Amino acid sequence: MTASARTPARPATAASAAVLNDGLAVSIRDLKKAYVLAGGTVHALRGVSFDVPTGDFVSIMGPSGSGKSTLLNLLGCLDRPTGGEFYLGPDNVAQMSDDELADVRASRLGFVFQSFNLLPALTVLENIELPLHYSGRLGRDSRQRCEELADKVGLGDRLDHRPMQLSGGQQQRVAIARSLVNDPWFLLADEPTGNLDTATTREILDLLTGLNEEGRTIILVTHEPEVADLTKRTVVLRDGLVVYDGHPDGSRAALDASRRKDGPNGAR
Ligand SMILES: Nc1ncnc2c1ncn2[C@@H]1O[C@H](COP(=O)(O)OP(=O)(O)OP(=O)(O)O)[C@@H](O)[C@H]1O
Repeated sequence: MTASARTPARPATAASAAVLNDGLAVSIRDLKKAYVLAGGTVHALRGVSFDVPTGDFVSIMGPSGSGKSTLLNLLGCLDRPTGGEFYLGPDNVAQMSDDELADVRASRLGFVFQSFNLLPALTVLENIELPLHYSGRLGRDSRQRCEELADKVGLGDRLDHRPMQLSGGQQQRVAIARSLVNDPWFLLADEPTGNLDTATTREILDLLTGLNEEGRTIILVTHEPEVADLTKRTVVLRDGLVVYDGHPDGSRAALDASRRKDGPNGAR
């Protein structure tokens, strides 16, 4: 049974019909996340709303503590919101069980991390193949698909290498190929160039831009305006709220205002 079959249907309103029909990869409304601690409650997200149309390339920015990782964890179905709605295509993620969330993570989302997160004992090909094991989709044509993906990211001649035998940029290429193997609904990238030098950063961004041009939906978190500039749209968070959502060019003013409010380090 698919997650969508198990998830209670969205109420049949005109707005929901539009969401289902308008090709949105993600739709979030008034999304909230509060962490309850012994000393009090931290309101990390205080009502975040935005849509991500299929094919969009969105960067999420904001000062330290503004809620970026919290939002990424929710978008990645690694955690559940404490309020609001989160639709992934037609499915209300906020109402899914742990098993359903795991299904969604394994089969519908592609993850790219700052630290690559490859398994050191596995080869390039085996690392790319890994999500197919988790999603139960390993089949007769899997090897060919993984080889094609390795080729696509420029590592067709490194299939039997292990991560330690690759440069940082090459490792991130493997991670990007791995993120694509299940043909996910969208890619979530957490500071994907944070561990790379300038030239390699550019190569990885070119790769991501190329994937977006082919129609891949990408959402990435970054601290670097130069990275955000290559995306189509920037969402700036501050204090758990969206303070800017538009062309990356316009995000600088919102970020500067956040920094002024939050002090020299942007820390809260
Ligand atoms: N697991 C948690 N338990 C309690 N509070 C948390 C937890 N995770 C995050 N927070 C708090 O929620 C707020 C938002 O944190 P978050 O990590 O989402 O911000 P961020 O924008 O990703 O910051 P950074 O850029 O420093 O990584 C912060 O006040 C943080 O201390």
